[in-house]
Amino acid sequence: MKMMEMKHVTKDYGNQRGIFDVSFAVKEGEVLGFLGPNGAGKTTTIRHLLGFSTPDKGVCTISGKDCFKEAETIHRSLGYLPGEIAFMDDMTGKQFLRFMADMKGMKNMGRMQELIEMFSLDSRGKIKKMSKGMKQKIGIVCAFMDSPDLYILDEPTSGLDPLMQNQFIDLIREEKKRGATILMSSHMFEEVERTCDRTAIIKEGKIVAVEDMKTLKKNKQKIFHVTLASEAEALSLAGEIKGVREVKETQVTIGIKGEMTEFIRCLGNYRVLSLTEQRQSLEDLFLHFYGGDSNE
Ligand SMILES: Nc1ncnc2c1ncn2[C@@H]1O[C@H](COP(=O)(O)OP(=O)(O)OP(=O)(O)O)[C@@H](O)[C@H]1O
Repeated sequence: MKMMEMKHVTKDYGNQRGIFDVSFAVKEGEVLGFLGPNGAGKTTTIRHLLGFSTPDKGVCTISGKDCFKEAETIHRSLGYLPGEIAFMDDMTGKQFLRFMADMKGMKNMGRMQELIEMFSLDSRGKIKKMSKGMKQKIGIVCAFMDSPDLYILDEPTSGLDPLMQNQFIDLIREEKKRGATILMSSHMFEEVERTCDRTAIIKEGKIVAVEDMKTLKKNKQKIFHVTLASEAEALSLAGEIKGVREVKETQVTIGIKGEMTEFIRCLGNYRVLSLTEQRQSLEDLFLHFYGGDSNE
């Protein structure tokens, strides 16, 4: 069953800004990653699903209800984490969470406490004195504390350090196991890769792909930098192996799609000083996915 759906949604802000003919759905129990570079239209899309904005054309529904007309009803059973969180700055974190719990009509604060511990959140201080990361943690606790079945999360890990990012990924996996349906925007492939079943990719306001995570992973090229003990060995390795992108002194850069067995076997014949994988930007992924090459 489709829990969230957008059909041919256009919101044109002029000058090619906005979203255009956007269609995708999130199925029940699915985690859908919504990937795109800055300014691609992720937040605009999410704002339409929340009914904060009406489309020029098209339809948005959540659980079969119109996102704009029935926004209030939808919001009651939705965990929402905004990209930029507006808090009541003068409250302490604790007061704010209490206030939100009251608004949600929550009786049991057990899960709130668990989440506070999970993210090592010190909620005693005033919100206006908190760092971006701390505010983000409050936003997370707030969105998850009443265990809704539906989540819309706009760049949930922005401002979190790597340890907390991992903690968040665990939380998403936990919620998925419980059967929750999640739409999560991101501009980092790695976090989507670790949590999502499918990914919708948005570029310049248009959906350019909706893919199974498995297909995306298969098409993703891994880029490695190998440093060898001598320039002669670097040249020799480069002559022997497929997918070489660059040889620079003792370092060889290689792009590999799929299995790495042959590459590893080949390395065994050389004196390898270091082997590092390059983190890929979303742009790299786009290019590989459509058969191009980011180095060209
Ligand atoms: N209310 C608005 N009026 C005019 N232009 C807007 C409005 N809201 C968004 N835009 C423009 O629409 C485009 C898409 O913005 P959006 O915030 O949806 O991108 P995003 O993918 O969420 O990016 P980011 O990762 O930076 O948050 C941008 O060019 C933005 O400037």
